[in-house]
Amino acid sequence: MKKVGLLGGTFDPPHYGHLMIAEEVFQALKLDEVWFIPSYEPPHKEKSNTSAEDRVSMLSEAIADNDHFFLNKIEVERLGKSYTVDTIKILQETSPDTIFYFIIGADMVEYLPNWYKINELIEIIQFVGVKRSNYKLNTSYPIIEVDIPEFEVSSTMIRNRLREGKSIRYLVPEQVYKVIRERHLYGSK
Ligand SMILES: Nc1ncnc2c1ncn2[C@@H]1O[C@H](COP(=O)(O)OP(=O)(O)OP(=O)(O)O)[C@@H](O)[C@H]1O
Ligand SMILES: O=C(O)c1ccc[n+]([C@@H]2O[C@H](COP(=O)([O-])O)[C@@H](O)[C@H]2O)c1
Repeated sequence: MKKVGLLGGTFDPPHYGHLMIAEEVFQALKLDEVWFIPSYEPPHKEKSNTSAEDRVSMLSEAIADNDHFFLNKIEVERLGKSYTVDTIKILQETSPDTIFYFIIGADMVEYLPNWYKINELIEIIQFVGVKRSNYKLNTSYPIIEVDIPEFEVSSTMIRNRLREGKSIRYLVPEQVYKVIRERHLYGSK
């Protein structure tokens, strides 16, 4: 069986926190690949102001230099709210020879009780939780915990820094910053 980690997210924009947790879980669980799944519309927050097309372009640049990272566009092609339970069912149907692991940060671990059809979801997918500043990994759900170096970066922080004219160098890959500049995203000049 092939072992594949899934990192779902809004990626608005993608940053080194995303890449680092994917690589750490890849190594710790001896995965074959990690698939990055940008959501079309996040289930639990306001729809992003950044188009799915722009988020996909940034993500594709972010993972380009890693031969075991792949982009999966299942959610942006499905449109509507991107519920994980729907995504997992389709992936399992289309890749029956693969075991999936869904990677989430501690903020999403805390939020798990509120996920759509969580009782069904928890039966069909193995969650992998990683720590994140200000959130707890404690949960009664059966998650695998992977220890990572804590890195306090978020897409919100990147958007705020750009708005304030602060540098985001070393927080996002240079290629992601290039797309941000070229497309004037987040108010960048
Ligand atoms: N620095 C980080 N450390 C650990 N997990 C992270 C980190 N950044 C993101 N994640 C996890 O990656 C997944 C996708 O995150 P997402 O694309 O929403 O980024 P975000 O930085 O949390 O965005 P925002 O600030 O807009 O909410 C989530 O499971 C989230 O918990
Ligand atoms: O299915 C749900 O109800 C659900 C609720 C919260 C988060 N998720 C998924 O968890 C991933 C991280 O979410 P986010 O919004 O932090 O980018 C992303 O793939 C979301 O679709 C899914």
